[in-house]
Amino acid sequence: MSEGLHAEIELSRGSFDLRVAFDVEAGTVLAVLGPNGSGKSSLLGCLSGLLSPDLATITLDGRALHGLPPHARAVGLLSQDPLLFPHLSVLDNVAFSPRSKGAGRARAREIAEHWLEQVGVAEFAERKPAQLSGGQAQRVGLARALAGDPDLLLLDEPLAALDVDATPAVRGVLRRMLDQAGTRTTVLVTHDPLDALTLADQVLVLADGRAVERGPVRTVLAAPRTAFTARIAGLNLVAGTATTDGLRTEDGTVVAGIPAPDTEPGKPAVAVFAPSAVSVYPAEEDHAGSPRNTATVVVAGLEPQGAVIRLRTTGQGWAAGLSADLTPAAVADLRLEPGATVSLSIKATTVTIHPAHAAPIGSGLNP
Ligand SMILES: Nc1ncnc2c1ncn2[C@@H]1O[C@H](COP(=O)(O)OP(=O)(O)OP(=O)(O)O)[C@@H](O)[C@H]1O
Repeated sequence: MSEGLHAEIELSRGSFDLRVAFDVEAGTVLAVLGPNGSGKSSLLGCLSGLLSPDLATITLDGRALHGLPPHARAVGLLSQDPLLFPHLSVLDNVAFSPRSKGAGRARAREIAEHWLEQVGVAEFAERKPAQLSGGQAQRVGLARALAGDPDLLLLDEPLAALDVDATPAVRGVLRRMLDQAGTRTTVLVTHDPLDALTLADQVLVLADGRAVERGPVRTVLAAPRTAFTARIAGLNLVAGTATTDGLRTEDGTVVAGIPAPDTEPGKPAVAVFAPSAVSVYPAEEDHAGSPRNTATVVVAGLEPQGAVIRLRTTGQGWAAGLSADLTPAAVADLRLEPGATVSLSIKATTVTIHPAHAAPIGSGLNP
């Protein structure tokens, strides 16, 4: 295809070799997940031009990037550490991007002010980077990456170095920027399935330098085909529309949960909870108590997962396809076996509601 990113890359680094081929449709976000050392940073390095692959065909909207030096690629990069120039003000750090693309001083400052406003740190324009918190610095780094008006945005673990309090707000800013991307294509490297879920349309899972899974994020994470994906994606995900205190599923059920700060009622959202948060009861048992979500489901299968047994559900409605972790004793007590009907109960306080990235219609990853 000519629009968006097309990449075929082969790179050897000592005994490690990376061999991947993928497409990202214009205007969409591809998350790259994978264990340590699987080649995620190497892949980004090849796209940005900081690494020279042995063989590569990389095109962006039909334009060949391979062979071009980093500055000629129209690529914006944001890493864990925003690498701001310590001696320049925040404004000048951001203005640096349009300046280096040839904009005059006044125009570059205007562009920088616009992007600082967009990411919510306009008030810090005159500060030096040392006077910013981690979350503020990362917003400035994002403003700098966007101020260069890149055709391709590369995000390398952009939230990994932030403390847990700063992460949701910066994730919210990132999501807003990605939703407004227009035709700009983004590749996001992350360890966190929640980032993939809330920020990306498609996911590519790398292992040992090879793509082992790819497809729409929710499809891949909900039905992982490799042990790595199963481990990182061992979360239950229910898609729907955010409400003030939960999420309404397609069939109209309200799943009660705690909305993340950037969740907006009426917008696409996803309810996330761990299999350990799901209690399983005999179908006829009543289990009233603190606010809970309940559903009747059929047991699809039972698999050992370390010290616990993971039950997967099937049936009708929003609770089909969920996972619940039980002790082997509980499985025996409840006489659970595939085909049995059981009740599930999930405490509302164990469910978090996150905004979902609104996938553009027809955003597919070519095989
Ligand atoms: N400069 C280098 N020279 C030789 N080998 C390297 C170099 N940098 C990385 N490697 C090797 O390349 C492989 C892939 O590393 P890479 O950093 O791309 O993985 P990653 O998936 O980004 O890992 P992490 O999640 O730990 O950041 C690893 O086996 C690593 O040891």
